[in-house]
Amino acid sequence: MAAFDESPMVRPTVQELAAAGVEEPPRQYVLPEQDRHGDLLAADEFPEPIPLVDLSRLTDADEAERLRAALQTWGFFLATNHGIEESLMDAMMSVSREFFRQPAEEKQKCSNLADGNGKDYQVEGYGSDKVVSEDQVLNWSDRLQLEVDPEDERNLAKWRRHPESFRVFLQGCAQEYASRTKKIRDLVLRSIAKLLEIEEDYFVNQISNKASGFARFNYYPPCPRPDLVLGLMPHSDSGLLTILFNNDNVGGLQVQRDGRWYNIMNIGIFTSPVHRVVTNIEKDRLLGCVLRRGCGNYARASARFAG
Ligand SMILES: O=C(O)CCC(=O)C(=O)O
Ligand SMILES: [Fe+2]
Repeated sequence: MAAFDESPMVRPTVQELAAAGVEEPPRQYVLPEQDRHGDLLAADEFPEPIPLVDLSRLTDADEAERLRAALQTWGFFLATNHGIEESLMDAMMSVSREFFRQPAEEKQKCSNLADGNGKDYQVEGYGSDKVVSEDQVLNWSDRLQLEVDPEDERNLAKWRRHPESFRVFLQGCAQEYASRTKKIRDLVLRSIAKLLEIEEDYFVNQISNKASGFARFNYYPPCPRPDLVLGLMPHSDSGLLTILFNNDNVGGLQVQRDGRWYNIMNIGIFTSPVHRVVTNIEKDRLLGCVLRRGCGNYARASARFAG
């Protein structure tokens, strides 16, 4: 498998590594021992019931208090009555699965590396995180990310290269997703403003009408050594909030609190917590989420200023 260890810029996707049956992850994926803190897989079970918030009752003071408690302790909650039908979530997961099932050459048509050598990384498209240094430890996952908001800036050229089902889904349902997740964003922000006893629209009014929303699909192939790698390195999402959708019930997501890692289920709304994803020896895992920002797409904005 020496070929997999060559140039850090032109490397196979994680899905290709897994399909080739590597027995050991290439060195770029292996976390230094000190970052494994003993045992990556030894997270604690969640120490209390997962915070649940009924979005349809957020105007009630007791439900708003549950939101406050969830955000002050964990920085995330599981949303019930969120207004996004199961069928819409299922459709999103099945078309994204279809995307990842395509041959590598097809997926590469939507690469997030426009020039193919890693220099021109774009936030939209298929690939992995931007590689900024030779020592960067890589995630054991591949990603497809598309901007769904603002609507008039959707990159239709990129969508056109997707499989028919994905394109039809995105064209047909992207609007639905965009508007539902925007409603959730505004509802939560209004509720937080009320909890803080400031004007209800204080936060909502500061959101640009060019605020971006990204649909992200992370694919975590099975990994031969889940004790050595992470599906996603510890991070805190930028932006206002992230809405995660269900993923075939394969665990892996963990959230940190007071220096300890806790396993959590996969549906939820994240505002600020540090989280990571561990991998699994047997099963692959697919995760869909929508990331909502308060302002425009930085990359697009800087490209515009530059150009
Ligand atoms: O895969 C997951 O459960 C979390 C994904 C995530 O944290 C992200 O894409 O920022
Ligand atoms: Fe995240």
